[in-house]
Amino acid sequence: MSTTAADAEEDNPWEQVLRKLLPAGAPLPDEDHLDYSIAVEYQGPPIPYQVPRVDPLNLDSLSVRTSSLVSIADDKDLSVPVVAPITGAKISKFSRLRNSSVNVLVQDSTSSRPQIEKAAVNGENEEGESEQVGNRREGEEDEALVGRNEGKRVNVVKFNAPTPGDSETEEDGYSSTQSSAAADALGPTSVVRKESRKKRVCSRCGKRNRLKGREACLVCDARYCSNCLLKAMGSMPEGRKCVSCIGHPIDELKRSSLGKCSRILSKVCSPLEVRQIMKAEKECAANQLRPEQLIVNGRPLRQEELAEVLGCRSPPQNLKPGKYWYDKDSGLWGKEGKKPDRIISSKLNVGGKLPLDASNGNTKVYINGREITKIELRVLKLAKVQCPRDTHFWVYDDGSYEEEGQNKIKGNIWGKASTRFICWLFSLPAPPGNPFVPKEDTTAFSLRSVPEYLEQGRVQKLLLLGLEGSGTSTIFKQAKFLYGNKFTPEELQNIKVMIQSNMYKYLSMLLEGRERFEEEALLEKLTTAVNAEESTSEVEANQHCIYSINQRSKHFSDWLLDIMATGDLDAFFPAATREYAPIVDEFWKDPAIQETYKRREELHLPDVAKYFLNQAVEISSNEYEPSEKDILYAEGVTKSNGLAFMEFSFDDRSPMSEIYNEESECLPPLAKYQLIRIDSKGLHDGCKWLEMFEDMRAVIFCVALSDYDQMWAYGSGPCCNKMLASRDIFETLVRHPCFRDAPFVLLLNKYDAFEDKINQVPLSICEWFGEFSPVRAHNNNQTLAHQAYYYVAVKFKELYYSISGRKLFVWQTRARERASVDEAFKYIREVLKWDDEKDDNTYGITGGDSFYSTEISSSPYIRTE
Ligand SMILES: Nc1nc2c(ncn2[C@@H]2O[C@H](COP(=O)(O)OP(=O)(O)OP(=O)(O)O)[C@@H](O)[C@H]2O)c(=O)[nH]1
Ligand SMILES: [Ca+2]
Repeated sequence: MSTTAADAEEDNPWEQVLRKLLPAGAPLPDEDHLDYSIAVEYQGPPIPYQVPRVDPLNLDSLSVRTSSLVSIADDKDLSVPVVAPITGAKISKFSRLRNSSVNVLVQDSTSSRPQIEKAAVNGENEEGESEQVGNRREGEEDEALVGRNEGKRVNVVKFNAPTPGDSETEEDGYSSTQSSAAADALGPTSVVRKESRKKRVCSRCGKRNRLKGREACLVCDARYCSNCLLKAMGSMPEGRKCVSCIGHPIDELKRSSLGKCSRILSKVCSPLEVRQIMKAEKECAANQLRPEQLIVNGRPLRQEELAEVLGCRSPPQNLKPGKYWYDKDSGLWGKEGKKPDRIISSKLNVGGKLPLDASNGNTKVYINGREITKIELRVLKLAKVQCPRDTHFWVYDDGSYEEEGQNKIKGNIWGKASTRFICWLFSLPAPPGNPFVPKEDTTAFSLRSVPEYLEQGRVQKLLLLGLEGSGTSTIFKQAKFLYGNKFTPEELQNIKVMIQSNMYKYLSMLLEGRERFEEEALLEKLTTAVNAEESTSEVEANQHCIYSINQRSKHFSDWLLDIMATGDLDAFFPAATREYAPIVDEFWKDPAIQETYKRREELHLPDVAKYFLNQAVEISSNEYEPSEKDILYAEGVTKSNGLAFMEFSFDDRSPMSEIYNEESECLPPLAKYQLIRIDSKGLHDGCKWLEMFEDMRAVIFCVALSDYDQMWAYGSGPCCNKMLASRDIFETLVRHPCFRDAPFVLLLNKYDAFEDKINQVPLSICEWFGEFSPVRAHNNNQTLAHQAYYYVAVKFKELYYSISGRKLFVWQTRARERASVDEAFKYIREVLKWDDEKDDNTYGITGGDSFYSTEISSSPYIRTE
């Protein structure tokens, strides 16, 4: 494996990914047909990739109700029970819109009106609570609030655009370390608190207590304080419902909260009761999906069809009310008008006939009668399926396919790992056997008495990126040690070879540097000698300097440098490593080399070189097994392919988990994550291909704090301050439409190096931090580093806020320390929880009280430290 080759590669990441997946030396799938390779498509502007979007609507000219329609059209949540008595004028306005889902909605509000109306009336709030406030960005019509049209609830669309002087703005302004810290301690909850103030009023006793939580009724959203909760809800045979709401269907927006205990409930009930209530809440008949809430291929399901869907071997998980399409031959399943979303059991007799335009494709290529989407076509092409226009394929559930009418299986689209991988990248479903999506853990499954479809969370993808040297590799590796699978023997073997060849690379860099330094030093000596008019013999005696080595070493040096120059290192190493180990060791200890090492920055030699060269003999041995520290420090482990990913889950030990521990059947399923690290090289060139990371749950951006005085250049580009380079990439990401909805977490890494540096080099050396003026109360590094850290964090927060109007989450790390990375991921998980809740809150469902918010506010993680 050649790290140097990998380093030199400026390939499109696609090719790198494919290269990894294909056998060594195999041609890339599209090498001959680059015209349809994704690599090519992403290189030149304009981007042919269609980003799903809703046509812009003019909010001013449309009524509030229109906004709620738009949010449904945007596919945020099809479960929202909305009836919109739309005027003729508005219908024509809508039907003129290109977006088919909008048209669908118009049908919605006319054809299936009675049923939806029912849902809305059922969801009516007895208490007449009408306050629903969103905290969304101004002008983001697709994020507008959805409220109720019928009943006493009023549709309120309100944008909480922070105004100058708003506490949010103050919080983020840098005044002093303390106030920033305090502001950050409030964290996202401060927003939640503002919104839910009204909801702090107990629906029963009418008392208001800002500090105490409220539990909400799943049906009518009435909120009760801990004193009134049991009186209002009784024994909760169907979970958290007012006594008068028992038997009524739940508010669909709360479906994801079913069975998730809140802190207030666990306070007023014993663990055993809580368990029973949560079980009832999830399993009782009244809270289940009703068949007519699911429309499959244009037809509402019947009771027995729903049972078939939910009871099959691989049911669609986390099913919400809405319109879906289902291809019973291949098992593909998706939301109406969208690309396939998952593969479920095939051959289920549910819903109507699969319509040609089920997924709104426009490719003139058909699978089982459905015109496929652009993205599917791309995957087919990558899988080398010939698909000219007007091809009709017949695809079976095992992935084998044939052309319609030809009666001959042509191949299997899932046959290649690369296809499955590409599907995974594109968020297209791939069948089981996908190496990247772990199979259902059957033991965990059998423990659960809860219907699986209510429980299963989908994998949440976390994108980790940062400029070269910021530490993303280190963080990734730490995460793997902490939560991931062990390295396989093959992986370890590769890492071993990599470490060995890295060692030779470091050595050759030193040798090359030595030569240069020696020449320079001798030339200088010579110049001085000539100027001083010394005799020739004296000059000759001066043919030696601190960088000089003996003749034998010189031979080896020349030989090694020759090999490196031909780029043929892999041909010699590691086969030769053992043989040369003593020489490497001897070299490394040579004073000339040590002198050279002192000037390593000039040579761009990483400081880990020392760590590995110190162990030259051990590393060169056949028996060498890289330690975890070696792996952590090794360059290139997650690098050579441009993209690395791993899957993991956290054991969630939040405060409420105590009650779950009593009985394993109530254990909530572990949240599954995929951590995806992209090589920072992919971040240049305008980040065009980032579009393939469309559905990231969060973006984790990593910046090395200690970069503030470093210079940096990309390729042959101009040199600039490395912190500024990081900032620019960060900005590009924040502006990227793909990540518009993803929360950002900034990891300020290398805090240790930062602490060391901050007293030697002022932060203001970086022009962006020019106004940093530390309060010099105590003249020690720690406080200074602390203040500087907050200053940097606030600079990023301000930048982020100015672009997105949102709050940036910041955490500091010392990635070389495992515990620090563990803390960072705990923080990230809290941010995700908060983000989940925030969405709920925006739609006016759970408010700030139930479902986690209390934990968040007392969480040690939601702050900037
Ligand atoms: N002192 C210190 N060094 C760190 C820290 N995190 C990473 N490093 C080192 O910084 C160097 C660069 O880190 P990498 O993990 O390779 O970061 P990266 O450049 O983003 O990742 P690649 O692009 O794969 O190289 C490595 O030598 C790390 O060991 C940290 O918190 N403190
Ligand atoms: Ca690196």
